Amino acid sequence: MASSCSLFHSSLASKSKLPLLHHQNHPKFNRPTPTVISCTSSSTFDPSAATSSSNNNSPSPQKNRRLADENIRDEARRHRSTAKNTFSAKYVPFNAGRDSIESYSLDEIVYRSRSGGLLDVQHDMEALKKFDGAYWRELFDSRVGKTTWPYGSGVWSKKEWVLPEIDPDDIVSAFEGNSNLFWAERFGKQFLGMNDLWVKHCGISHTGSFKDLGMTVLVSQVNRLRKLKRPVVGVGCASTGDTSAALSAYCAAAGIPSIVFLPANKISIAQLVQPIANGAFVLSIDTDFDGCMKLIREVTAELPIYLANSLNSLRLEGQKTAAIEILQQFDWEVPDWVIVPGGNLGNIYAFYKGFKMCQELGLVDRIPRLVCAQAANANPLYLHYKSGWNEFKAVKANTTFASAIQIGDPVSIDRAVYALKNSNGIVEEATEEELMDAMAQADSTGMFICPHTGVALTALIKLRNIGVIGAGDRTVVVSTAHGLKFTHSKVDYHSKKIPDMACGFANPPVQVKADFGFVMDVLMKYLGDKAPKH
Ligand SMILES: Cc1ncc(COP(=O)(O)O)c(C=O)c1O
Ligand SMILES: N[C@@H](CCOP(=O)(O)O)C(=O)O
Repeated sequence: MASSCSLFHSSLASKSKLPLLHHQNHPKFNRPTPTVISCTSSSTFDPSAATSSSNNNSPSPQKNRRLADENIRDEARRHRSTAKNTFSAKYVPFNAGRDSIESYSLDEIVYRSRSGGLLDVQHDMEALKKFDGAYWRELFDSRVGKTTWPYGSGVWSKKEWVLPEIDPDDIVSAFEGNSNLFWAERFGKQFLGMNDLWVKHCGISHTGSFKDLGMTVLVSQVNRLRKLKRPVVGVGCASTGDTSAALSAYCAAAGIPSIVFLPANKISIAQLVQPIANGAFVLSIDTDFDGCMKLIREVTAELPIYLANSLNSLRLEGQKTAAIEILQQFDWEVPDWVIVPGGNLGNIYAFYKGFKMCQELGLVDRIPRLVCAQAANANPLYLHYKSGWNEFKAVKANTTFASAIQIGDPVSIDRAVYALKNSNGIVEEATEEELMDAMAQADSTGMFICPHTGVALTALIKLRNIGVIGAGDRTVVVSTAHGLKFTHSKVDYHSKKIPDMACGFANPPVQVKADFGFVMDVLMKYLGDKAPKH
């Protein structure tokens, strides 16, 4: 059996024509061929460990089968290099000028800058730039879909770009990420005349939404903080359903108390039952999401409860890996458009950040144009965009079938505006009828998407119809949650039970007597209608 080290070594070195994937032998260090590659027998290469002299791990020619009493975490620990990690990250004020010197360790509990603005996680780009784009592409590609702790996760396969300093022992992961990039062949062809349309199914994941990507990072850091004896008794969030599901699952996996604030009667039953089942302390509060968000911010300022909403920039470090993954899935070719449904607006920035890091570190030479799609009933970003980015005004969000984005006062508004301005981006909106029709149309071609993805598809339909998105443009629609969380809205639609909505693509079941003749009659009629007309 070949060792993973030798596989990695031979395939990567030959493909890239790099001398070797090794700090000191990297072209930038102008060193000749090395003698040792410092990866270990069963894990993928750990670049932070890549120093020939300081690493005592000798490469094994054979992949060692894990010992019977060892789990994958122990195994990773056994193989870990003793070399010093060379990558780092810290909090800085979001979009701070070059002169700003304000920064915080990621081990501090801080969500806002001194002036009250947002924070961002800033990586030591100079350290990352010591490796070229080919290096990072090949490293990330070598880790896809493995069970190696923690790199088998789509998020932790990019660990050096996410939380470079965390000990893998502290990581809480469900091997999230690596989600399907679905070729929407029939939907693209039938409804849009497109042949290069893709749906990134971030909702086909551990708790059924993209929130897992950010939550593995946040809960891992909390795990570390608790080991460092920082005052974190529990972790809390306000939620429209998905954040609370992810938070409670990851906390339950790590044995950390979670506290969730939910707007009463405004989230789906499937979402409500997730934190309940995972043992979270659930408060159902008689307000909307924005009201819950305000309360959790006040509470986390008073109590040792760590804030898990995307106001906390750690979350976005995980979410940005979906963008990197899209590039990876296209073999590092950049799509023309990426369309993301927006609510609290952390995710649109996370996508921007993921794409931008890939450009800055030489993995790709450009970034896609971003589109943020909002429900017309909760559209503060859309109104802001339409006003020419004049003064932002929060709105009172009205009820929408896209209930997870029923948000009127998004905490990441500044991040979203930055992402859109710097990606030549566009904001679109979808009415209730448009988003439900788009969802039903997509489902009729074999998908089973959530209403938020219906919002994103509506944006695509609109931009395609006016020719902004071309027939041949490679376009990715980000599907943010699993359709099974939102079956009630699909049932209402297909039963044509929604007031003032034509439900034009409804497919209600036919009631028929348990009688062969009746069954035959309805089937004959159905087949007659379906027969090709000559
Ligand atoms: C399913 C779903 N889609 C989209 C969003 C929007 O993401 P963001 O809040 O990062 O804009 C959310 C949460 O807000 C969500 O739960
Ligand atoms: N849709 C979200 C709303 C909160 O967003 P967050 O990313 O700031 O946590 C949810 O599912 O709760």
